[in-house]
Amino acid sequence: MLDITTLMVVLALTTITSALGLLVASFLNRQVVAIRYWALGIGVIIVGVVLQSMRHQVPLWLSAAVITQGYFVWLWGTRCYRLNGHINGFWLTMCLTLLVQGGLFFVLRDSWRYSVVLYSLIVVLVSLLNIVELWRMRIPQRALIWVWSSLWGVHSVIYLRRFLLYQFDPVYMAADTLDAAESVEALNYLEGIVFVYCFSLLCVILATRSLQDELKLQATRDPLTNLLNRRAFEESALRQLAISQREREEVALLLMDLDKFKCINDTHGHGAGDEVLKAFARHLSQQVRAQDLLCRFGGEEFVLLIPGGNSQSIDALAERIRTLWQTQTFTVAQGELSATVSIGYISSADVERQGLYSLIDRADKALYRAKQDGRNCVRCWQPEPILTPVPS
Ligand SMILES: Nc1nc2c(ncn2[C@@H]2O[C@H](COP(=O)(O)OP(=O)(O)OP(=O)(O)O)[C@@H](O)[C@H]2O)c(=O)[nH]1
Repeated sequence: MLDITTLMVVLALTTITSALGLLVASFLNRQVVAIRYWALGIGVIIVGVVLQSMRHQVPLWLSAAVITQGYFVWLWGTRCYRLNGHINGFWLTMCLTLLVQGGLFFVLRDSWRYSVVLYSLIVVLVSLLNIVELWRMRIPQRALIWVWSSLWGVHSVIYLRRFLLYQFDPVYMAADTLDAAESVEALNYLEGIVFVYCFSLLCVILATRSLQDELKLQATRDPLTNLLNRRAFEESALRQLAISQREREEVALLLMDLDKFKCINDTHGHGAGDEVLKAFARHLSQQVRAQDLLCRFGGEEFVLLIPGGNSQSIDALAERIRTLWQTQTFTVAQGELSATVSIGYISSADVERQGLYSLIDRADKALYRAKQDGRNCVRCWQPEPILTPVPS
């Protein structure tokens, strides 16, 4: 078996290489906050391992506190990953955990056995919490969660074994230095080397996955309102129309346009206009069901595709959207502001002959009529009357 000092050096080199890899990855993937904490965690652990390799000069309780602190930084990174961004209170939480666990290591500094027991317990606990965090995320790539769980699971089992040996095995209970318990410690270091490599690889994979999600979101969502953008809407709507056609169900399409929006922009500023657009998107989201397709069609125009339903229920929905919207008020610099919406819709059982663009076109005609009729009203598309020539 390799001696402890050699394994420590290999672990330190592995950790430094992984830290450099993670640093580059965090630089390239700035949107993924978690990877910064994972890289920082590795950095903290490097400091701890270096301190541990200087164990004849530096007290072991200090290096133990630093290494376990690295685990807490990793856990913070995993939480950020689950919550998809920054979480407040990082430095405060880190100071508190360092104070508590560093204090405990200091109190136990004369007992090698109980220091190891505490250290192992912390690693087992943080490993399990890291697993829980990713499972709470419910990401679609289950294989990634399983690999992550297996990695942390093996890590926690190794440290659970260490905890049990120091707790119950007389040989380890009697050990009073790292070198005296070489066999169990060597296994820990060997596993630590593999763990750090796999962990940093997984961090990069998770960051890439997160970035892919972000790109997908950017490609399909309107950044201001977070509703579907026009391209994504058209793709989903064509799919939905094909399903509705097969199931022979009615489909309705509503086109909504905020009234005199230019006036809102001109009077209260573009920022206030943006707030109104966001509020209208929220208002619409509260009125629709999960299967309905809601999109910001452009500027101050929104479209809603509703599979199922009949003309009466669609008319009631459109009226509800209109009347509830006009009661909403916004506080802007110049005082209170409210807005109204005009809605044109078409409800059709004959989806086969009416493709998406024909539905949009007809809803647009109905919307035009709503605007002509004085705005803030709902109009349903009606076929043009067939004009018969007057006999001469
Ligand atoms: N604040 C803001 N304004 C936008 C955005 N997109 C388009 N607009 C503005 O929306 C306004 C639309 O004006 P018009 O097409 O004249 O329509 P309107 O003033 O709502 O009049 P009607 O539709 O006839 O009631 C224009 O001034 C655009 O600059 C946006 O993302 N944010």
